Amino acid sequence: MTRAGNILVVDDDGAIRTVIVQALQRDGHRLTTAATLAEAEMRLAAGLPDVLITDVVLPDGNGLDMVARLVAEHPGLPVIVLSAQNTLTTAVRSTEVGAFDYLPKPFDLDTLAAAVQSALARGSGGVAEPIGEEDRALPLIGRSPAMQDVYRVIARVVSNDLTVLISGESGTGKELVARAIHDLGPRRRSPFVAINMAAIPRELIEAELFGHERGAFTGAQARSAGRFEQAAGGTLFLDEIGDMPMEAQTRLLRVLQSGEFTTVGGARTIRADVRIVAATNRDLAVLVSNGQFREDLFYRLNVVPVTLPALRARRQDIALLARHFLDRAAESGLPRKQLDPQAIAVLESHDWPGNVRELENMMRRMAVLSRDDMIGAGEVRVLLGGSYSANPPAEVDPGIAAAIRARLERLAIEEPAALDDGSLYDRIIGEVERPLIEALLERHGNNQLRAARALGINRNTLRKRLDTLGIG
Ligand SMILES: Nc1ncnc2c1ncn2[C@@H]1O[C@H](COP(=O)(O)OP(=O)(O)OP(=O)(O)O)[C@@H](O)[C@H]1O
Repeated sequence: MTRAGNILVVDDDGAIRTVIVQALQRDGHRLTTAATLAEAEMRLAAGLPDVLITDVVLPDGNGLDMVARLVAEHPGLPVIVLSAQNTLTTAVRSTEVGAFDYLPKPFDLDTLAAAVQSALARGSGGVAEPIGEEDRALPLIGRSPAMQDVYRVIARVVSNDLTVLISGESGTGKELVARAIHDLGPRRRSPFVAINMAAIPRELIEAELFGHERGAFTGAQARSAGRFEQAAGGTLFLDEIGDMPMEAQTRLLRVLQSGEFTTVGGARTIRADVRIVAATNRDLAVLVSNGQFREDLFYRLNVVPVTLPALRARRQDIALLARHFLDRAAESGLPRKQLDPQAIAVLESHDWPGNVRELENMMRRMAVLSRDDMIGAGEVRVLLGGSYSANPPAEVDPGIAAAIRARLERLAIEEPAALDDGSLYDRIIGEVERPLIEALLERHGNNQLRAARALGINRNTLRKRLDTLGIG
C-alpha cells in the first residue's frame, strides 16, 4: 500500500523541482518546494515535512549542513539527499549527517518514489505541524543575496509572535512579506487584516483600529468592530505606520503593553489576540528624532527589523521578476510574451524608482502593447520613456531621440489630450517607426540583420514590420 505524505523538495534547478513534484504528486503526496537554503529554512520554520528531499550544492550554501542541523534537532526526520557531485565523499557525508538515503543525479524517478515510500514507512514521528493540504507557493520572487537575508529573517519569525517592522521604499514588497509571515505561520487559518495609516482620515484612525460603539461620534449609527477585533487570532498589518497621528500612537502603545484595548466610546475591554507586523517607507528613526514618532512605540514595533532592498540594489532579480510577471499576465488572459536578451539588459539598467510594483505594471503593459511575441529592447526603451531618455544608450541615434521629443512637445501643445488618452504609444510608434526603420536600413546598406541588431529587435520582427509597412 502506498502512503502519502508532506514532502519538501529543495533544489535550485527549477526543472528538477518540477519533475519531482509531478512524479510524487501522482502518488498522492503533497509537495512544497524551495530553491535555496534560506527558502527551505522559511518553509521548515512553518512546519516540518514528513520527508525532506534536498540537493547538496545550493546557491546560498551546502544542503548537508542543513541536514546535519535538522536531523540533530529532529532525529526521526527522514532526509533523501540528491547530488550531482557523484563522489564518494558526498555519499559518505550524507550518511554521516544522518540522511536516510542518498541518490546520485541523474536519478530514476521510480527509485526516488520507492525511497520516499521507505522513508514514510520508517515514519518520522516528528511532524510538529503538517504543512497543509496545498503547496502554499512562496509568493516572493528573488534569488539575490539581499532577498536571501529577507527569507532568513522570515524563517526566524514565522513560528513565533514577535513584532516585525518592515522598512523599504514604496513597491519593494513590504505587504507581500507581511502576508508571507502570516501565511507560513500558525495563525494562517485566521484573518490577515491590513490597515494603511496614510489612507484613512486622521480623526477616524482610532475608531478604525479599535472599533466604536453606537453613537460614539457623529455618524456612528451602529457598533462597529475595529481591525484589532477583525484580526483576532490572526495578523494585523499596520501599513505606513510613520503616518500614524500622535494620539493614536499613544493608544497603540498602551494596547501593545497591556494586550487589551477598549472601543471608542465604550467601556468594554477586549483582549488583543493579534500578531503585529508594521511597515514604513519613511525612516522611523528620523521621525523619532524630529519628535513625530514616539520613541517607545518605535522600540515596541522594531523587535525584529526587516529591510527590503530597492530593486536597483538587487538588479540580478530583475530578469526573474520580469519573466514571472509576464507569466502572471499570461495566466490572467493577456497575450503570452517573452523578453529577448537585449530587452532584459535594458530592464536591468533602469533604476526602477517605483521598485517591483513599477516593474510589474510595466510587464502588464508590455503584454498588452508589444506587437510581437518576443519583446525587444527598442520597445522597452520606448515604454520606459522619459526616465530612460535622460540617459540614452549609446546606440540610439541622438537625432531619432530628438525627433521623438520634438514630436511629443508638438503634441503637448497642439493636442494636449492625446498625451493621456491612452493612444500615445500607437501614435508615436506609428509616426516614428517608418522613418526609423528606413533610416537604419539606409545606414546599414539595406542589411536587415545589422539594422535589426541596431534597433534591438530580432530579424523576423523586422521582416514582419517591413511587410506591414510595405517597405522594401
Ligand atoms: N519579491 C517579490 N516577488 C514577487 N512580487 C513582488 C515582490 N515584491 C513585490 N512584489 C509585487 O509588487 C507589488 C508591490 O508590492 P507591495 O504592495 O507588497 O509593496 P509595498 O512595499 O507594500 O508598497 P507600498 O509601500 O507602496 O505599500 C505587489 O503587486 C507585489 O505582489
